[in-house]
Amino acid sequence: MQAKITVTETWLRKHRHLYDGATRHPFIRSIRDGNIDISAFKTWLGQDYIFVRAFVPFVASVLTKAYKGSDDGNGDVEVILGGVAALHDEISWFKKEAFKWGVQLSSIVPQKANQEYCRFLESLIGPEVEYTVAAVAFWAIETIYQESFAHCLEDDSKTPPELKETCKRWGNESFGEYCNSLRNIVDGQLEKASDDVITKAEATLLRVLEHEVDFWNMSHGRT
Ligand SMILES: Cc1ncc(CN)c(N)n1
Repeated sequence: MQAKITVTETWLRKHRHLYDGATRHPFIRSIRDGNIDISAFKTWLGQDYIFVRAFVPFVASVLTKAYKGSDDGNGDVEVILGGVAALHDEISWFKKEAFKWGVQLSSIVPQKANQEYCRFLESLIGPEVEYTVAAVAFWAIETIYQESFAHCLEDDSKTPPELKETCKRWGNESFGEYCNSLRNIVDGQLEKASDDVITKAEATLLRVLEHEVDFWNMSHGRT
Protein backbone atom coordinates (compact mmCIF):
# COMPACT_ATOMS: atom_id res chain seq x y z
CA MET A 1 0.00 0.00 0.00
CA GLN A 2 1.30 3.46 -0.87
CA ALA A 3 1.96 5.87 2.02
CA LYS A 4 -0.53 8.70 2.19
CA ILE A 5 0.79 12.07 1.06
CA THR A 6 0.56 14.50 3.94
CA VAL A 7 -0.58 18.10 3.66
CA THR A 8 2.92 19.41 4.42
CA GLU A 9 4.35 17.18 1.67
CA THR A 10 1.80 18.57 -0.79
CA TRP A 11 2.71 22.12 0.19
CA LEU A 12 6.47 21.52 -0.03
CA ARG A 13 6.04 20.09 -3.52
CA LYS A 14 3.78 22.94 -4.59
CA HIS A 15 6.01 25.68 -3.18
CA ARG A 16 9.37 23.99 -3.80
CA HIS A 17 10.84 27.03 -5.52
CA LEU A 18 10.10 29.37 -2.64
CA TYR A 19 11.15 26.74 -0.10
CA ASP A 20 14.50 26.22 -1.80
CA GLY A 21 14.90 29.99 -1.93
CA ALA A 22 14.70 30.03 1.87
CA THR A 23 16.85 26.95 2.57
CA ARG A 24 19.45 27.43 -0.18
CA HIS A 25 19.82 31.18 0.03
CA PRO A 26 23.08 32.84 -1.21
CA PHE A 27 23.93 33.67 2.42
CA ILE A 28 23.78 29.96 3.31
CA ARG A 29 25.57 29.01 0.10
CA SER A 30 28.36 31.44 0.98
CA ILE A 31 28.86 29.68 4.33
CA ARG A 32 28.78 26.30 2.61
CA ASP A 33 31.23 27.41 -0.10
CA GLY A 34 33.59 28.92 2.46
CA ASN A 35 33.48 32.44 1.02
CA ILE A 36 31.19 34.06 3.58
CA ASP A 37 31.90 37.69 4.33
CA ILE A 38 32.45 37.70 8.10
CA SER A 39 30.79 41.11 8.48
CA ALA A 40 27.61 39.58 6.97
CA PHE A 41 27.88 36.74 9.47
CA LYS A 42 28.18 39.23 12.33
CA THR A 43 25.16 41.15 11.03
CA TRP A 44 23.17 37.93 10.96
CA LEU A 45 24.34 37.03 14.50
CA GLY A 46 23.24 40.33 16.05
CA GLN A 47 19.95 40.49 14.16
CA ASP A 48 19.09 36.87 14.89
CA TYR A 49 19.64 37.42 18.61
CA ILE A 50 16.90 40.08 18.47
CA PHE A 51 14.68 37.76 16.43
CA VAL A 52 15.10 34.85 18.87
CA ARG A 53 14.08 37.06 21.79
CA ALA A 54 10.86 37.90 19.92
CA PHE A 55 10.44 34.25 18.99
CA VAL A 56 10.17 33.19 22.67
CA PRO A 57 6.73 34.74 23.39
CA PHE A 58 5.48 33.40 20.07
CA VAL A 59 6.58 29.84 20.96
CA ALA A 60 5.06 30.27 24.43
CA SER A 61 1.76 31.15 22.73
CA VAL A 62 1.97 28.00 20.61
CA LEU A 63 2.57 26.03 23.80
CA THR A 64 -0.56 27.54 25.39
CA LYS A 65 -2.59 26.76 22.28
CA ALA A 66 -1.30 23.17 22.26
CA TYR A 67 -2.33 22.76 25.87
CA LYS A 68 -5.81 24.09 25.17
CA GLY A 69 -6.36 22.77 21.70
CA SER A 70 -4.69 19.42 21.12
CA ASP A 71 -6.42 16.20 22.04
CA ASP A 72 -3.47 13.80 22.01
CA GLY A 73 -2.96 13.58 25.74
CA ASN A 74 -0.56 16.49 25.43
CA GLY A 75 2.21 14.83 23.43
CA ASP A 76 2.30 18.10 21.50
CA VAL A 77 2.93 20.07 24.68
CA GLU A 78 6.03 18.04 25.49
CA VAL A 79 7.53 18.51 22.03
CA ILE A 80 6.88 22.26 22.11
CA LEU A 81 8.18 22.51 25.66
CA GLY A 82 11.42 20.96 24.38
CA GLY A 83 11.50 23.79 21.84
CA VAL A 84 11.15 26.39 24.60
CA ALA A 85 14.03 24.78 26.51
CA ALA A 86 16.16 24.78 23.35
CA LEU A 87 15.46 28.51 22.94
CA HIS A 88 16.80 29.14 26.41
CA ASP A 89 20.09 27.51 25.35
CA GLU A 90 19.94 29.35 22.04
CA ILE A 91 19.87 32.74 23.77
CA SER A 92 22.88 31.82 25.94
CA TRP A 93 24.66 30.60 22.82
CA PHE A 94 24.05 33.91 21.01
CA LYS A 95 25.53 35.83 23.95
CA LYS A 96 28.61 33.62 24.04
CA GLU A 97 29.05 33.74 20.27
CA ALA A 98 28.57 37.53 20.14
CA PHE A 99 31.33 37.91 22.73
CA LYS A 100 33.59 35.65 20.66
CA TRP A 101 33.04 37.70 17.49
CA GLY A 102 33.13 41.10 19.19
CA VAL A 103 29.46 41.85 18.45
CA GLN A 104 27.90 44.24 20.99
CA LEU A 105 24.38 42.86 21.41
CA SER A 106 23.17 45.79 23.53
CA SER A 107 23.75 48.23 20.67
CA ILE A 108 22.09 46.23 17.87
CA VAL A 109 19.21 48.06 16.19
CA PRO A 110 16.72 45.76 14.46
CA GLN A 111 16.71 46.26 10.70
CA LYS A 112 13.51 46.63 8.69
CA ALA A 113 13.24 42.97 7.60
CA ASN A 114 13.76 41.87 11.20
CA GLN A 115 11.18 44.34 12.53
CA GLU A 116 8.66 43.12 10.00
CA TYR A 117 9.34 39.47 10.82
CA CYS A 118 8.99 40.15 14.57
CA ARG A 119 5.72 42.02 13.90
CA PHE A 120 4.49 39.03 11.93
CA LEU A 121 5.29 36.75 14.89
CA GLU A 122 3.35 39.08 17.17
CA SER A 123 0.37 38.92 14.84
CA LEU A 124 0.26 35.15 15.38
CA ILE A 125 0.25 35.30 19.19
CA GLY A 126 -3.39 36.26 19.82
CA PRO A 127 -6.10 33.71 20.77
CA GLU A 128 -7.92 34.39 17.47
CA VAL A 129 -5.11 32.62 15.60
CA GLU A 130 -5.85 28.90 15.52
CA TYR A 131 -3.38 26.41 17.04
CA THR A 132 -2.97 24.73 13.62
CA VAL A 133 -2.04 28.01 11.91
CA ALA A 134 0.46 29.01 14.63
CA ALA A 135 1.94 25.48 14.69
CA VAL A 136 2.54 25.60 10.92
CA ALA A 137 4.50 28.85 11.34
CA PHE A 138 6.50 27.34 14.19
CA TRP A 139 7.34 24.17 12.26
CA ALA A 140 8.35 26.14 9.16
CA ILE A 141 10.54 28.63 11.07
CA GLU A 142 12.49 25.87 12.83
CA THR A 143 12.74 23.63 9.77
CA ILE A 144 14.11 26.31 7.46
CA TYR A 145 17.03 26.84 9.84
CA GLN A 146 17.52 23.10 10.23
CA GLU A 147 17.65 22.45 6.48
CA SER A 148 19.74 25.54 5.75
CA PHE A 149 22.46 24.81 8.28
CA ALA A 150 22.42 21.03 7.67
CA HIS A 151 23.25 21.90 4.04
CA CYS A 152 26.44 23.60 5.31
CA LEU A 153 27.51 20.39 7.07
CA GLU A 154 27.24 18.01 4.12
CA ASP A 155 30.40 16.07 3.23
CA ASP A 156 31.30 18.20 0.21
CA SER A 157 30.81 21.52 2.02
CA LYS A 158 33.70 23.93 2.59
CA THR A 159 32.22 25.61 5.65
CA PRO A 160 34.98 27.47 7.55
CA PRO A 161 35.89 25.56 10.77
CA GLU A 162 35.05 28.60 12.91
CA LEU A 163 31.44 28.50 11.63
CA LYS A 164 30.89 24.77 12.03
CA GLU A 165 29.58 25.14 15.58
CA THR A 166 26.96 27.64 14.39
CA CYS A 167 25.86 25.23 11.66
CA LYS A 168 25.69 22.32 14.10
CA ARG A 169 23.43 24.30 16.43
CA TRP A 170 20.54 23.89 13.96
CA GLY A 171 21.92 21.41 11.45
CA ASN A 172 22.43 18.57 13.93
CA GLU A 173 20.42 15.36 13.78
CA SER A 174 18.54 15.81 17.02
CA PHE A 175 17.29 19.23 15.92
CA GLY A 176 16.23 17.47 12.72
CA GLU A 177 14.25 14.92 14.73
CA TYR A 178 12.61 17.70 16.71
CA CYS A 179 11.58 19.36 13.41
CA ASN A 180 10.13 16.03 12.25
CA SER A 181 8.10 15.83 15.47
CA LEU A 182 6.79 19.34 14.80
CA ARG A 183 5.90 18.29 11.28
CA ASN A 184 3.97 15.26 12.57
CA ILE A 185 2.07 17.51 14.97
CA VAL A 186 1.23 19.89 12.13
CA ASP A 187 0.10 17.11 9.79
CA GLY A 188 -2.06 15.60 12.54
CA GLN A 189 -3.74 18.95 13.07
CA LEU A 190 -4.15 19.63 9.35
CA GLU A 191 -5.81 16.26 8.79
CA LYS A 192 -8.75 17.28 10.93
CA ALA A 193 -8.74 21.02 10.08
CA SER A 194 -11.47 22.84 8.17
CA ASP A 195 -10.78 24.10 4.63
CA ASP A 196 -10.71 27.62 5.98
CA VAL A 197 -7.96 26.81 8.50
CA ILE A 198 -5.97 24.86 5.89
CA THR A 199 -6.11 27.87 3.56
CA LYS A 200 -4.96 30.21 6.34
CA ALA A 201 -2.20 27.80 7.37
CA GLU A 202 -0.86 27.55 3.81
CA ALA A 203 -0.84 31.34 3.47
CA THR A 204 1.05 31.52 6.78
CA LEU A 205 3.66 29.08 5.50
CA LEU A 206 4.20 31.29 2.45
CA ARG A 207 4.60 34.38 4.64
CA VAL A 208 7.21 32.57 6.75
CA LEU A 209 9.15 31.59 3.62
CA GLU A 210 9.12 35.20 2.40
CA HIS A 211 10.21 36.56 5.79
CA GLU A 212 13.04 34.03 6.00
CA VAL A 213 14.31 35.04 2.54
CA ASP A 214 14.13 38.73 3.53
CA PHE A 215 15.99 37.92 6.75
CA TRP A 216 18.84 36.23 4.85
CA ASN A 217 18.85 39.10 2.33
CA MET A 218 19.22 41.58 5.18
CA SER A 219 22.15 39.61 6.64
CA HIS A 220 23.73 39.38 3.21
CA GLY A 221 23.47 43.17 2.78
CA ARG A 222 20.82 43.06 0.07
CA THR A 223 18.30 45.50 1.55
C1 LIG B 1 15.20 34.14 11.40
C2 LIG B 1 15.24 32.85 12.16
N1 LIG B 1 14.49 31.81 11.76
C3 LIG B 1 14.55 30.63 12.47
C4 LIG B 1 15.32 30.47 13.56
C5 LIG B 1 15.39 29.17 14.32
N2 LIG B 1 14.90 29.24 15.63
C6 LIG B 1 16.07 31.58 13.95
N3 LIG B 1 16.89 31.55 15.03
N4 LIG B 1 16.05 32.79 13.23
